[in-house]
Amino acid sequence: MARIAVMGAGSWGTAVGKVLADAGSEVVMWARREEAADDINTNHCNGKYLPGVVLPSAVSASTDPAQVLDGAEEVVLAVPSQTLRANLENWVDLLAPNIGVISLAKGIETGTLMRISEVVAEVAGLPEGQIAVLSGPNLAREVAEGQPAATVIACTDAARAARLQDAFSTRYFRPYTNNDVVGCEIGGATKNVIALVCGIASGMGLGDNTAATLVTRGLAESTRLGVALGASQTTFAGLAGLGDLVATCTSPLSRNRTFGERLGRGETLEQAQEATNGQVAEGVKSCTSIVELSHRAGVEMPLTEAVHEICHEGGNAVEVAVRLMRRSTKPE
Ligand SMILES: NC(=O)c1ccc[n+]([C@@H]2O[C@H](COP(=O)([O-])OP(=O)(O)OC[C@H]3O[C@@H](n4cnc5c(N)ncnc54)[C@H](O)[C@@H]3O)[C@@H](O)[C@H]2O)c1
Ligand SMILES: O=P(O)(O)OC[C@H](O)CO
Repeated sequence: MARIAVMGAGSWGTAVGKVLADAGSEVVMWARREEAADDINTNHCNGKYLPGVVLPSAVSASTDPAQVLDGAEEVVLAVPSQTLRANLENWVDLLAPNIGVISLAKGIETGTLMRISEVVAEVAGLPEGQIAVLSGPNLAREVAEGQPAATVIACTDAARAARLQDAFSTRYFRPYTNNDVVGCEIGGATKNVIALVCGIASGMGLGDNTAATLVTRGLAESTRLGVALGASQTTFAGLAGLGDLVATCTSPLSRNRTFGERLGRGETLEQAQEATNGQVAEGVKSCTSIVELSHRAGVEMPLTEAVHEICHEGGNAVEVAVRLMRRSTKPE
């Protein structure tokens, strides 16, 4: 039985811990709070993030990263994108030199504009073949309940991607492999921003034509950015692109969509933040880095610019929507 460390016991880290244990691994989770570790060890659940979900007995937890990483063959990084660098800096001396890393994060680091696998490579000094990313339409609650879902495991080392595919395969969780790490990470980060704009539109009372327009044009601008950064266009038609976009833009379980809805109903950023139960809506910060990345790549991303304006420049959603509709006409 392989021993896998999951660093982060939030909603997705916990759901992924359950998947890995159901697939046959021994899973040790790092939790920030003692109560979370106790809850997992004593009650086999994580009541704050996934109430009612029973975790397999092969899942345990600790707040001590040394204990969690001791003997681990793989380490899953399940902390928010903007805190990952600081967390990993604390853990880097505890990583075995040949350890494999799997990033679950869906964001772009602010300031550096790095994808999260690039942050991992820089901080841990690992070659890119040792770093994989997992991304797809995977709302944590549904996966934790055992509802059927698929995902993508991307790694430039195809043999490693195939090994991880086995490690993550269960009767309810079906991973596909891909070698397009850039496309999977860009798709995962941009869909959160498009989910915010879909939520804003819904909060403003707009209907399904608007939602479908935002999803489709959101996919177009995400693909433009990804391709400019070296990604394959086909990745954006797959699970880590369109698949995740649809799940996040339409589900009431999405933190990003829900956050946007509250903004669209007229709440402030602070009010919307308060309602997240301490969970991360990655698009709120990543929209800034994605806008900067798009400028650097010379790519237009009007919807992402709109979200940035509403979230961080005091933009009024109605005025921003009117301006978007008045953009010059163009071929599809
Ligand atoms: N929840 C989902 O459905 C889902 C699905 C796929 C991918 N993701 C991605 O996985 C990543 C982790 O998401 P999550 O849903 O588990 O987030 P979460 O907010 O539910 O949990 C984050 C975890 O990171 C820990 N953490 C460590 N350092 C932290 C810090 N400085 N600030 C805040 N939290 C800190 C928290 O204690 C918590 O255990 C995100 O990039 C997210 O986009 C989430
Ligand atoms: O809850 P969100 O908005 O962070 O989205 C969760 C997942 O990324 C969906 O795949």
